[in-house]
Amino acid sequence: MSNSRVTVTNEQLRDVELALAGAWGGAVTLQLPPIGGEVIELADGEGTVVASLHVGSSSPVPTASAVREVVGEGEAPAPAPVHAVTGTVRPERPFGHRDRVDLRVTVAPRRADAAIVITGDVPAADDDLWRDAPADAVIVVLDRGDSHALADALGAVAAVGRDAVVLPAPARHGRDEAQWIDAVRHAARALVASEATVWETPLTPSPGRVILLTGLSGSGKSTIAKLLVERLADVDPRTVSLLDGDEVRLILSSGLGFSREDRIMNVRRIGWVAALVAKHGGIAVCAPIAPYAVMRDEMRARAEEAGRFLLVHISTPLEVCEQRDRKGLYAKARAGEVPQFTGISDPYEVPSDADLVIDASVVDPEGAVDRIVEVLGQVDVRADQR
Ligand SMILES: Nc1ncnc2c1ncn2[C@@H]1O[C@H](COP(=O)(O)OS(=O)(=O)O)[C@@H](OP(=O)(O)O)[C@H]1O
Ligand SMILES: Nc1ncnc2c1ncn2[C@@H]1O[C@H](COP(=O)(O)OP(=O)(O)O)[C@@H](O)[C@H]1O
Repeated sequence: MSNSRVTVTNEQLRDVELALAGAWGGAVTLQLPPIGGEVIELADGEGTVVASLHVGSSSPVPTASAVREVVGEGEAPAPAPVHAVTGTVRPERPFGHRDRVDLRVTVAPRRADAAIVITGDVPAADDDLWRDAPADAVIVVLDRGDSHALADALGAVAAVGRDAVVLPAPARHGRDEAQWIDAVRHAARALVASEATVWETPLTPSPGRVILLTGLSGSGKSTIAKLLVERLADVDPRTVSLLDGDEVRLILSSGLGFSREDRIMNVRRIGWVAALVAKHGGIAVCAPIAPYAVMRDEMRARAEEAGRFLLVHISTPLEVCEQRDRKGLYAKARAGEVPQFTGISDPYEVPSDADLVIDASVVDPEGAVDRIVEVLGQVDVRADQR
């Protein structure tokens, strides 16, 4: 029997790594597509099979709909069904590069009598927390896949004159806050010390942002996106990059058409680049139609690994877009000359999870940019207070 194979996220890989090192009795629960089979090969993002999962149980996970209504004909792709699969893991090959392998407890195990796990920022040397910390406790910092943040944390521990070890951060996805803290404590006790104290410190959020302007052709996405980029360059210290639908299709997505698969690939590429921009602390403004909820969900998931995601629905009604018909494409679509045209012969799924909805038939471009900048400011304030 041939094994099934899935590519797991970096976050899931950290859970696998913890289990392989001996946490949770060597078992993990992963949310995976329902592929079946008793043994599932787990591949990293580069396609290397790093572990196999010996399935013990599997049950479907309900998915929420992010669609309010559908404009236009045709069927959009349904979200991929997901199963929570639990089983034991076996190593197949060493994991790829890991930061500070010498300090990583899953690679270079070291047991101490006591450990202090710091979940967020490492407190400054003069913080009261350090005064009461047992002198022999080893300090555990979490690796969330951000090399800079890890280097900063290790530097801060060294500045206090303490020994540090690195524990992969358990996955957040699929766990609430209490479950996540439990997972952190469990992993530290299994892999570092039987006495593990957890310091729940606030975490300086990544400043990166991905802003997706989604809406019908002619709704005003490009006009608003260009103005937004100009405005942000004036008022925001972060770098701003524009990934506009038309321009992207000329280069990044050249050769792709407008079938479901091609649109999904187009928006996937945009989301990938945007997440990279956000990972390095910048703002990415994206303006594709992005008509299906599944592609927006995927972009959100990628963006939120790197920073925050802002979904702006430019909700200009179809009648207005069609009246504008800047490129004459609506007329051609009505005449059947352009197949699968969004809003006419291909669906636009109206988002139910937008942070902001702007009808550009009643709000002028400057007013739209005012609203987006305002909401972005609120997001930044909320993130700073976390
Ligand atoms: N069949 C069909 N459906 C929709 N749009 C079409 C189609 N064929 C060509 N065009 C032109 O391509 C632009 C949309 O490309 P996007 O990359 O934004 O679309 S998608 O997100 O991949 O669905 C869109 O440009 P905008 O008007 O800037 O949105 C259209 O002018
Ligand atoms: N309030 C508005 N916001 C954005 N565009 C507007 C607005 N009012 C009129 N327009 C016009 O509508 C058209 C929108 O085109 P565009 O920005 O290319 O949309 P999209 O990128 O969504 O296809 C432009 O010709 C623009 O000048």
